Amino acid sequence: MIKLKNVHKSFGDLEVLKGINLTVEEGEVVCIIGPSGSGKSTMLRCMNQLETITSGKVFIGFNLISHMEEGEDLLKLSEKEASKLRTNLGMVFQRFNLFPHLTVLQNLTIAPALVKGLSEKDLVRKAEDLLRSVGLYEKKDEYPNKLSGGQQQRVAIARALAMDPTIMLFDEPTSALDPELVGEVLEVMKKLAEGGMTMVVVTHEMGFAREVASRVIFMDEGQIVEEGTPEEIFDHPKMDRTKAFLNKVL
Ligand SMILES: Nc1ncnc2c1ncn2[C@@H]1O[C@H](COP(=O)(O)OP(=O)(O)OP(=O)(O)O)[C@@H](O)[C@H]1O
Repeated sequence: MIKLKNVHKSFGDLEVLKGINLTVEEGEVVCIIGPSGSGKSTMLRCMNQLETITSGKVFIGFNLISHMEEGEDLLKLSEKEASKLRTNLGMVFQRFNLFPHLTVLQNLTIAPALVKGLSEKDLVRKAEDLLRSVGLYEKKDEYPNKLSGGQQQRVAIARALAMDPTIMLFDEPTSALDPELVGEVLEVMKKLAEGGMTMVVVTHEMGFAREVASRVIFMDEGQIVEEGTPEEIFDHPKMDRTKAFLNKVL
């Protein structure tokens, strides 16, 4: 569903991704771990074209664009097709970036209202259902600044889900939160994973990766050093670099 083939990315002279090969299949929950600056966020951002890759290929959801098959890549899509693909990738950032002048409910309805052509009633019903699923229905008429960071991040997840994405990308979604608010956001993500959502999660939360990931990727210095099941990576890492990292963080 997502495939990166020999992806390189440089910022000026700095080569941040050095030949990434990665396939994420439908229904997988892939957690990406690794030291600060190893290129995790950049790799995620290359998946949805927030960054333009320097070389290599990125394939997303072959089934979404009928003529898109292996051998073609995102750069060959028309703007309309690229935009369709992007709406199929929900993204949740470290900072929640909710619209401050809109209520919680309006934050969820505004983007689908612009692109999906649903009736007002259906938009609201759907947004309310999503807010219930993240435990925030009672906050629907509040403005974001009245919510805690954890609540705002749960709204941001619901907002991404309102676009009916087939894949959700999370870029360190809990690292800007006070420690006591981390659990409630991880709980929402866990529920999403259990519901079968395809997810790619850049995270420093090793407990989450161990419990929820179907596959863990360890990155260091712009390369995938090792990947495997949570048990393989956390209990029986093979590579010295993985061992050294885990010794530091666990
Ligand atoms: N827009 C940019 N311009 C220049 N350099 C960048 C840019 N974005 C990232 N970098 C550099 O690329 C490297 C990798 O950054 P990236 O954010 O992908 O790492 P990361 O593994 O996600 O780190 P962290 O865990 O600290 O978020 C870093 O050295 C960073 O300074």
